Amino acid sequence: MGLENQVALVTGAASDVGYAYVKCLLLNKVKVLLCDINLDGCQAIEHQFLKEFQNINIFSTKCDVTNEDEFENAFKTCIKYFGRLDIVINNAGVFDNSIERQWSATVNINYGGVVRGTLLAIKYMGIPNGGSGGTVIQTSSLWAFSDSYHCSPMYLSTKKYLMEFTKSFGKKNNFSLHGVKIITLCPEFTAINCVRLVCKNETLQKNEHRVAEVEDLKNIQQSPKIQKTDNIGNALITILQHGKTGETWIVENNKPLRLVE
Ligand SMILES: NC(=O)C1=CN([C@@H]2O[C@H](COP(=O)(O)OP(=O)(O)OC[C@H]3O[C@@H](n4cnc5c(N)ncnc54)[C@H](O)[C@@H]3O)[C@@H](O)[C@H]2O)C=CC1
Ligand SMILES: CCCCC/C=C\C=C\C(=O)C/C=C\C/C=C\CCCC(=O)O
Repeated sequence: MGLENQVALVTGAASDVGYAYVKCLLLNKVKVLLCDINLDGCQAIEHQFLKEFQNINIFSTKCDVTNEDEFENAFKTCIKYFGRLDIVINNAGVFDNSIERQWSATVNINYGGVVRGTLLAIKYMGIPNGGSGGTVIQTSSLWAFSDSYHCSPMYLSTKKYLMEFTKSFGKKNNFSLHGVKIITLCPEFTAINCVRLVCKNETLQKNEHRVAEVEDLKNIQQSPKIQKTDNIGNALITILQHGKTGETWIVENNKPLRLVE
């Protein structure tokens, strides 16, 4: 299925994974609205891609996924600017540094942002509401399947919740009501600033016996075999073309993209 001339809204677009999503969407001739609390970051990406690629359609707006009005305004901006909306990528996320201080923010961004983005997608793309249907992709994590990393219980649990939300809310009977597919993508670790974030993790620092987890993560980060963000971007395109509502997909280094049965 071609994606040409479809329109996508990407949250957390100023991020490493967001950058790869935007790039792969543009290369497939999708028009893209970049949304992030970091508007400067989005605009820098926008300017870079406008120099790098010809005949692309790209625009940026500030959007905090915890702010209902701001998030809804991003949807309105998208439809006003591009005339339609077909794809919503819920990608904004945080890796909590301190459970005591940050747990509610982590839930509000990683899980709440996905729920808000999904409901808004149905409101603006749903067939009964005058839309043409569409697809929502949630970014979870391979960690959602793991019991072995405990350095960030909030990160892990929000990624699990959003996957369960999608499996349940994305069921075919719900899809038949509005025509919006909802699919989860679970990426393996990718080579970026993860280690910096993980090493600053206060929960880990207070637990000497968990230092091994940091060392383990440093080793993953330094491995030449680590997944490139483009791998995640290419997985996104395949899922948009072939994924079905309610599905969960895993993307790992050097392995074919796989559907969780
Ligand atoms: N980096 C990795 O290895 C993996 C990342 N992921 C997921 O991919 C997504 C993107 O991750 P990265 O690119 O690595 O992260 P990153 O830390 O580079 O970027 C996160 C982005 O989210 C934005 N953001 C934070 N709070 C926001 C809010 N309230 N509203 C809107 N935007 C907000 C930030 O400004 C930033 O641009 C996250 O959901 C993460 O959990 C999943 C698996 C592996
Ligand atoms: C918004 C936060 C950005 C970065 C957060 C930092 C790291 C995030 C990493 C992941 O989500 C990791 C994904 C997969 C981990 C790889 C393997 C897990 C399985 C191995 C095991 O069971 O131990």
